Amino acid sequence: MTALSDQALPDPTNHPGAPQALPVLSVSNISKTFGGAKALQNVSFKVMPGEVHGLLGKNGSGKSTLVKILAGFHAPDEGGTLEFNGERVSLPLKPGDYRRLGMAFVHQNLGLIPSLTVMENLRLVPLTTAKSAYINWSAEERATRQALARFGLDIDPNERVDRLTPVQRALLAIVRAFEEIEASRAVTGRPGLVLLDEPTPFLPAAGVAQLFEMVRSITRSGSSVIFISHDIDEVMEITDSITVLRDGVMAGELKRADATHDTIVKMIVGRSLSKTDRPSGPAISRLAYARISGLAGKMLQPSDFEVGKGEILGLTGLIGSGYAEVPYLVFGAHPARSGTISIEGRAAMEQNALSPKAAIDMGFALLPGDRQGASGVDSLPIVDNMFLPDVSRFFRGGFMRNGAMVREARNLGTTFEVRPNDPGLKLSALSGGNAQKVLIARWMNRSPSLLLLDEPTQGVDVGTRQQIFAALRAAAAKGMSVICASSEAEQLAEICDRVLVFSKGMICTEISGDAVTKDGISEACYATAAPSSPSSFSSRVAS
Ligand SMILES: Nc1ncnc2c1ncn2[C@@H]1O[C@H](COP(=O)(O)OP(=O)(O)OP(=O)(O)O)[C@@H](O)[C@H]1O
Repeated sequence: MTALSDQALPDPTNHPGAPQALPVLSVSNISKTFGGAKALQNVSFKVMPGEVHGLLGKNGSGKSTLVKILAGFHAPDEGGTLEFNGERVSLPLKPGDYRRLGMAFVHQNLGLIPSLTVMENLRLVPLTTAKSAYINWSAEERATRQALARFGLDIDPNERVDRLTPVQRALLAIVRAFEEIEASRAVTGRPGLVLLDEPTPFLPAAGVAQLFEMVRSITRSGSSVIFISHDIDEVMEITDSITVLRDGVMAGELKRADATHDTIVKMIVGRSLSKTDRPSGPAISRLAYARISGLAGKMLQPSDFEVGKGEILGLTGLIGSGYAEVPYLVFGAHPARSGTISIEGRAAMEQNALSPKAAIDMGFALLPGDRQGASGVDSLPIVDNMFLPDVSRFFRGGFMRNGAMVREARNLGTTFEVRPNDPGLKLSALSGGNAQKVLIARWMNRSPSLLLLDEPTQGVDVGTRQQIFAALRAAAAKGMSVICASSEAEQLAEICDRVLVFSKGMICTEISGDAVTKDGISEACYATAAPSSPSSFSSRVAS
């Protein structure tokens, strides 16, 4: 399907096995200091032609900083060197230098312009840098079709990007990156480098497989790929060699063939990890905390379910199956088409009568998946982000007790291992995973009675995930109920007592007790058959 056709392949003069194997990228002693804090210290590694190189590390270990240095966004400290295909490149790179060298970036937000067409997105750079003011649209469409066909992608060049599926968008971003490195290769005759910065968190398994097939096509052409991910299984599957950073320094380098899941985790975290203890055995009987009836949203069809007191209930399914809406509908953040909610047996109230403020007053908390938009305020300090919902409790006698607020923020930062643990820093100065820890700390600190989570550990490293899971389990053991919407079967299997699998807007399977396993959840997601009588499916706690 997505293999590059042979005629489309450039001559891979530097392919492994070819006589000279000059690294595509070689960085030596790269350091970066932010206001006295060392984000990178003497980092050195090489990426060989035709290889997929994993760049791994805990949150805040310096991966994005390194990528931003290669993109010319950050200037590194004095003393480091960078070579691209043997050419010594002077640092800092000027903005846009990366394009001339043959590097292209796919960031997590993909960097596509949703209101433009596939063709306009793909041809934006050639069009905006062309000398002629005249645009030959039929030639542009031909070039777009060729680029898509090279990877066997059946996407209409004239379709707007906001109408594509998430998987198509991710694949399009990779096609564009490949086109960019090929444009530079046409001039230099040398292989290029595509940097993929966590491209997979929201892709369903089939989408990840398609993306990996494209990655393999790129390396078969002799160019290389740097792959950044927190998903160790994916790293094991796609990479050839691995560089691990820890707190800004090199923690080690590995050939993937010599690595195991555990050796990689140990190198990232600095110790072996034990799995969170999910209670084994049959489902536990619980009293219902919330009983939700007939809840319907944009995709979600009228659905009934309950969450027990102290229960962690997982919701999952393929993209577009409706499960992801549930936390927002229950919190009153998105309007429900219908539905009622009853708490601890009290009279049911219309779900639409519940505003987020009323939900907070009832003891609900919502951690949205979009941490940069709906969740945190990048321009505010960590301390403000931690206490935004209940800042009033620090007012006493007409004064704001700033000292107490900062002290409590620092204690919370210690508990959730926020690095650097400086409450005065703006949220934007934290790495993605550390920003997520701040927002989780914010809600856990309020001891909500119902915690609603959407993709809670997106971008969070393996070590910190364990801490978050342990904190969730401890809070659940004290009676907090949790509804966790997630596309990650492994995460759900590790923390949930029960998992509801959605398909076509309806709950189609319920998994509980010992049946809650990664494979069991994944299989249920793909067994997409809708329930024969969907309206009669109702999920109850085990009581
Ligand atoms: N603009 C900035 N100002 C101050 N400090 C920064 C800035 N950007 C990054 N840092 C700091 O540099 C360190 C490395 O951050 P970086 O974003 O590179 O980590 P990362 O490995 O990409 O993490 P994650 O996996 O969470 O995305 C962190 O301590 C972070 O707080």
